[in-house]
Parts: sequence; C-alpha cells; structure tokens
Amino acid sequence: MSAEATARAVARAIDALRRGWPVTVSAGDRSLHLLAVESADETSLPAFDADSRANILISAARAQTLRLANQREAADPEAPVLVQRESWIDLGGAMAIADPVRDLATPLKGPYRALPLADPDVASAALRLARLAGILPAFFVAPAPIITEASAESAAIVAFDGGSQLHIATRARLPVSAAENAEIVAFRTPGDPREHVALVVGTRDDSLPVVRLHSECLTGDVLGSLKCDCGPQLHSALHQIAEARWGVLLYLRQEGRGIGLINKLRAYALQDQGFDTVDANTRLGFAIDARDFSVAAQMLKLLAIRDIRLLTNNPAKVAGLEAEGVRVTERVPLSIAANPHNARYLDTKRDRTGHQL
Ligand SMILES: Nc1nc2c(ncn2[C@@H]2O[C@H](COP(=O)(O)OP(=O)(O)OP(=O)(O)O)[C@@H](O)[C@H]2O)c(=O)[nH]1
Ligand SMILES: [Zn+2]
Repeated sequence: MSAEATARAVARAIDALRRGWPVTVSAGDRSLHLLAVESADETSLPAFDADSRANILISAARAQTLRLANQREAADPEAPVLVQRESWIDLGGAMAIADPVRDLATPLKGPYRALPLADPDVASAALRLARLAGILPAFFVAPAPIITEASAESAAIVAFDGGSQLHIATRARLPVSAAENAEIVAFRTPGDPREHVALVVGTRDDSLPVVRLHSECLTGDVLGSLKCDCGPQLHSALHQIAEARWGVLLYLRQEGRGIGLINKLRAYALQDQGFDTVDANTRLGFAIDARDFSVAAQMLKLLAIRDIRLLTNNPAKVAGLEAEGVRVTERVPLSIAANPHNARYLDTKRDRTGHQL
C-alpha cells in the first residue's frame, strides 16, 4: 500500500474508534481485534465478545494506579498491559478500569491480574491510536479473530503523528488586532483532519524571524480559562512578533499537549481531585507530553525558514525543532504573571517538566 493509503487506513480506524466500531491493528500477520472501552455499549460489546472473554488492554501508567497483582513496573508509562477479564468485569467494570476520573466514585474492585502480551508492538500502536482518536487508552481485545470495520498497520499509526506529506493548502491576508500586516498560511496532511496554521506577521527580510509554537488550547485561547497561561501567552506572542521586524506564530492543533480536548478535560477533573497536571496525564494512561514538534519543523521548512529566535520556556520545543534541522539561535522566554487558578500549574511546569523562565 502507498503511504497515502496506509495513512487513510489510520484515519478510518480513528473514525471507527470514535463511533464505537471495532478495529484491527496489525503488523504483518499479527493482529489485534479491538473495541474501545470508552465507546462500547450494551449492544456493541456482546456483538464483539459474546462470551465475555475479551481481556482489556491499558497502558502501564494506568495499570500502576490499578495495582495489578503480578505486574512488573514498566519504565515506559505508555507501554501496553493486558488485564485478565474476570467474570465480575462487566461494561461498567471495564469503564472503571479505563476512566480514572471515576476512581473516587467507584471504589476499585480487584485484584486485577496482568497477562503476557504476545504482540506488544501492535498493542502499543493501538494505545497510540486511542490517543490520536482522543479517547481513553483502553480496549477490549477479541479472544479470536473477527471481522472489524477498519484495519490499520502499526507502522502507519506511528508515522501518522509526524505529519508526513504535509503541504500548504492555501494562504491569504489576515489583518489581526496585534498586526494589520499579516498572512495566514493553512497546512494539510492527507488523512489527518488536524489543520495546522501559521500566521506570518510583518514583512519578510534577511533578519531572523521571531517564532512561537502554540499548541491549541480551546479553554485558554477561546474561553479565557484562568487555569493555564495559554491565552495570555498567545496574545503576548502575537504582540512580540508584531514588534519584531517579522515573525511567525505556528498554531498547532495539539489540544491538551496532544491528548485531545476531552482527555484534557478529564485531566482537569483529576486536577479538581488534587492531582497536578503531570500526574493527571499519567493517571489517564498517557505520557506527560504527547506532542510531536516535528510537524512544526516541517511547517517552517515549507515556509523556507531555517534559522529562528524562539519564544518559549519549554526546552523540549527547542530540542524538537533542532532535531529536525531548524536552528534555534536564541530562546526568548515568554513569562506570564500567575493568577490564583494557574499558580500551581505554572509551578508544576517549572518543577516537573523542565520549563525555564
Ligand atoms: N493534558 C493537559 N494539557 C494541558 C493542561 N493545561 C494546558 N494544557 C495544554 O498544554 C498546551 C500548552 O502548551 P504550550 O503553551 O504550547 O507550551 P508549553 O509546553 O507550556 O511551553 P511554552 O512554550 O513555554 O509555553 C495546550 O495544548 C494546552 O491545551 C493540562 O492540565 N493537561
Ligand atoms: Zn491552556
């Protein structure tokens, strides 16, 4: 299959997962037939697994909270773990395994036992697919081969994130309140519905552009959430770029550090229970930061920009760009005054995710 065909297969599998349809993830002749726990219901589950024998695939990070009786601790929080299906684990029980927000309300049953995984690479790709679909990383695994709605290859799922075949779809003048002289450039990847954009501000010349990589935050960017610093960072970045000779704001559709809006809001519900932003992601079964900044490097390349001054407090953004051949000649900090609602979040970024101010 061509790269575009395999990417399309991944897109179909993402769509199927969100609709609650079973999918197959495979590598060569090794396959897992899966039904997402989050989108399963009283009709789809018995159709998928008539004898209630489907084991449940989750990530190591989530398994750690569930305290599986015989699990060895995995170094990788996103490593796959297969939980043995016990007779008392019905759909509600599976949801309690999948969704940490319910941990306080549903005192967890147990003990849970881990089973050996025959194809950990295929299972890992399945967990990654759940993240791309913006659902909880938890699946029923069919005990025997079945026919599913969509089938994706594990290598294509891994490649999907990188924005292969990214291209400029269109561009237009877009005067904004921070800068009347601006142009919006829209990017597209076949098969990936996330449309990233760049706002090129000012008139390009030989000087180094000031660049900001901004990951989408609906709550902060649009609703003015006080829980994070995204909205003020977005506006401050636009003004700083406008004050420079020229520059670019890349608006990356990586809501919730790449776990999607609904999973981010689940992380907020966990923060209401007392967990910080790092532990909330881990309890959901995700990495602390699931973003891939190589797509930003590709966008810069398509804009013919190689050397930049980068507005950020996050060294991972500098490293992510440099690994893809962008030269960050200077990191310019972007600090925002704290408020009572985001002070802990900003402290956590400084203390636990290496942000520098
Ligand atoms: N999962 C999760 N995502 C969050 C949370 N708070 C904010 N975000 C997301 O974090 C991203 C904001 O990160 P950025 O401002 O781009 O980058 P950063 O890593 O903080 O680095 P800077 O460049 O220093 O701002 C957005 O996608 C937000 O939706 C949270 O508590 N949990
Ligand atoms: Zn935010």
